[in-house]
Amino acid sequence: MANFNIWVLASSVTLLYFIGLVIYRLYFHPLSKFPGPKLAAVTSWYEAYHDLKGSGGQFMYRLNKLHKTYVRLSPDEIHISDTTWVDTLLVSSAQGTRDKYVPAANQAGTPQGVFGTSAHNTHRRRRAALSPLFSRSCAAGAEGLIYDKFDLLLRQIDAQIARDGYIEMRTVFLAFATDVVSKYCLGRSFGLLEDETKGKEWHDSIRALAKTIPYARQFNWIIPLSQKIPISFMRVVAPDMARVAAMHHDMEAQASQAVKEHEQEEKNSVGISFHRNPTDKFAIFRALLQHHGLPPPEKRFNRISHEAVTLMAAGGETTSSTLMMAVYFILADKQNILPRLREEVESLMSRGSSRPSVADLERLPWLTAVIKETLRVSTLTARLTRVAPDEALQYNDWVLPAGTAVSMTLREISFDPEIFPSPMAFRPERWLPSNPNLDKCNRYLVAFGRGSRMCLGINLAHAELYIALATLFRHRDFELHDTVRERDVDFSRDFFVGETSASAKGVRVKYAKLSV
Ligand code: HEM
Repeated sequence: MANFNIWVLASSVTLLYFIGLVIYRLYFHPLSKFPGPKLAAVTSWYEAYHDLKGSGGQFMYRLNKLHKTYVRLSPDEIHISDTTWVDTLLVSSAQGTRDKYVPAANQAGTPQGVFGTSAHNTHRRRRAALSPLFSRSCAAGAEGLIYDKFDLLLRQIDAQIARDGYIEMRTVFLAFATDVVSKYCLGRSFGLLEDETKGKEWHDSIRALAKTIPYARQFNWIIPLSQKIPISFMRVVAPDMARVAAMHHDMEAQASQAVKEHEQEEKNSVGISFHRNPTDKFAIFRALLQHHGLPPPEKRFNRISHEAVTLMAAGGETTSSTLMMAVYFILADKQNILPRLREEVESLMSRGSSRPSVADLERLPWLTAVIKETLRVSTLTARLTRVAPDEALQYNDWVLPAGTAVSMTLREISFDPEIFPSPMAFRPERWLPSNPNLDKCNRYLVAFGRGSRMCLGINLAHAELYIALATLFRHRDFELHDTVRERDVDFSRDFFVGETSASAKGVRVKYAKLSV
């Protein structure tokens, strides 16, 4: 009888607690006046449902269209769908303090890395230690490396087309971008372009990581837990997660080796020179270990390994999906886009080296327009959620109290018809001086993000995009092979970077005719 009473009491208290919580969230919560679905205001399972369905950031702006430009999409988060407000939310450190919302920071499973760091000041310190390696001059120093990897890329493309008649581009571009970034950061390329099987396996690992992102955003403990379980067991029960865990283990092993070598060098007091040269062995680890602004706990191997995982994932997936889209849109409108592109590149090359510098390539207006338009249409799908911890933000007549989680979706800005008319159309012309709204277009080209968390690898990414797109169509004449825009190109799912439909076969190309 006593037992029964305890259970009744416990159930009643729990029930009352949840009823109280629902009433609080609907009527007394600081965000209770904001519009949005009632269910979203009551429970974060509403948002989780859409995230786990894979529609995430995409869904958020459909919700905005149903309601207003501002909507409460979970008990604690407001989403704003208004392009110009990006200047208020995603600001530089000098303009304001912005923490990354903890569930958003944790989604990649690297809370100790720059992407996964929530607190503004910790992020600033960590980013300052990495930034010198990603300066414009460092990226320019890697141009030879990018051209070398491009030659391997072309060889891989030739080999696969010779064998299968066509090639799927995202996988091979991922191999290219990852080989560049691994050589750039670790001094040792993963060698994916030289080994097709390894390239495919890496592609599967990155797809696995991408697929876990919506889950990791909702359940932050998933990736840390997966790293504690033996890989052999994980391979049986959750092969996708096993691949992600293996990548973490590999980076930890390399970081640990770098720490040992660094300690040895310190002990011998020889050979310690400040490492700012990407492509040096363990460049990224050495730069962090030698950085005076980082306290010792920040230099532990299992902290710096998170930076390496971040860079390998961030540097490969984004660049490869951008290149994949560029190839599709260039070939889909081949007659209009390609002759102009070739003519520009040819005229530059006939005047000088067969490996022109990125600075020279950037001066080509049509190539630049094609790259900017590709960046616009391939903008990532995630919503970016920030918290201004000690500042109330104003949106029209609404005040968002300090500490509120507020998100915006970059892709929505890239497809804003007020700035980019007919946003679904691929029109490089928007980026030419003949467009009277060019300044506005440039201002809201947000593919690399904005503010204090803007892409760290922008200079390296630019170098890869310019070199790959200037050179690819110069050497070969491609056409699309059974590629359908809705199925294979447009992003319909949100795994942070955009993801095509589950039935996608990829952007596939074959030779129109051999021109070499
Ligand atoms: C076309 C290629 C690329 C695109 C479109 C792109 C886009 C972005 C965007 C939108 C963000 C901001 C995310 C946020 O606010 O949470 C970001 C962050 C980041 N990107 Fe990139 N990225 C590209 C290439 C690269 C490359 C090549 C690297 C590295 C080698 C890189 C490293 C990073 C890192 C480390 C961050 C986190 C920065 C921070 O939180 O401070 N990205 N990128």
